[in-house]
Amino acid sequence: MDTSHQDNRDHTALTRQHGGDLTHRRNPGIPLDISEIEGIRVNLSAAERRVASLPGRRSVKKDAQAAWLLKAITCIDLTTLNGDDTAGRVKRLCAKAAHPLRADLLDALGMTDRHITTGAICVYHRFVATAAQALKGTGIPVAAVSTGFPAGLSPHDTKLREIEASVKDGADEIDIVITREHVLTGNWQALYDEMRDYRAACGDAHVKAILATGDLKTLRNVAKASMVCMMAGADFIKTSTGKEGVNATPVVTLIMLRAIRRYNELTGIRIGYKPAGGISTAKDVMLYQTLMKEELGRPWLEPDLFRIGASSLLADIERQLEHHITGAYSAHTRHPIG
Ligand SMILES: O=C[C@H](O)COP(=O)(O)O
Repeated sequence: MDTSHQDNRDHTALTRQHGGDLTHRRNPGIPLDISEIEGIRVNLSAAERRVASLPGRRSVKKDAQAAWLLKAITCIDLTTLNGDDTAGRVKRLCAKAAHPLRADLLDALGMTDRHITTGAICVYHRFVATAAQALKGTGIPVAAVSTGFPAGLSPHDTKLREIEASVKDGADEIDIVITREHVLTGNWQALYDEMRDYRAACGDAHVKAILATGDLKTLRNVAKASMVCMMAGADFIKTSTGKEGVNATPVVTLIMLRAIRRYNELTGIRIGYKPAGGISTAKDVMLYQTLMKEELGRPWLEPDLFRIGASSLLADIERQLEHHITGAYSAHTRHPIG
């Protein structure tokens, strides 16, 4: 065990705050700055080296690890985005979001009195009203994927109407997919205009821009698309729909976090980050938490600036916490949801 002094301080801080409340912070956006976009460069081998060095730089064990994993739970956008989704499945997921850990595990961790919930529920538009009803009184936001998810190729007006309908049904957050063609053809003005329209259609709901990084061909495109979406008013930038061939990766994360840092330098505005797709183990999520902390700092470990889009991560976190408490792993079948 090599729990450092720093990690013990993290333990206290990381268990301090829970919940997915985004009400206090919006990104108004700024005018599109093409010279800033065209000046973006990415050094792939330096990015790969930086990511490869991370596991050796920070090792979080035992109580500190349990605290990081509890914090990770509060940042999960607990997701179901399948063709066979039903209202029943969404309601079960909402119940899990409100009580993500078994009572005996919470007791053993001394967390019974804490209001630990996931950061949000993420569903298709069809299930927004069901989720909003099921989550009433819990304070857990409903996120909807509402712009012709996952391809984002519906007519522009249809996408705007879908966003409005989701907000009307009770969505607090809208995860929009960008038109990848705008990035692949370098049409930054079109991407900016699209994103501004989405943001306007969201009204008071927060907007997460899904870049579908696995479709964007180069990391430079990822960096440029990140910056354009932030300039246009995205409150979060998100890697993936979960449906691309390659979804969230640590290297893509590094590039997007550096774009967030740059936007913060330019404007003073903090933008959130959401890796999504294929994040299914506690070990994965701690690497992302480490990247957030090292690249952006402590405030970016909270659910108002960090969300993890995941359908099965919670089950592994629960297993790891059970192992932390009992010293034994339970079967996956004991953690059927999340
Ligand atoms: O946005 C969330 C993703 O669709 C979830 O992906 P996953 O099923 O690989 O965890």
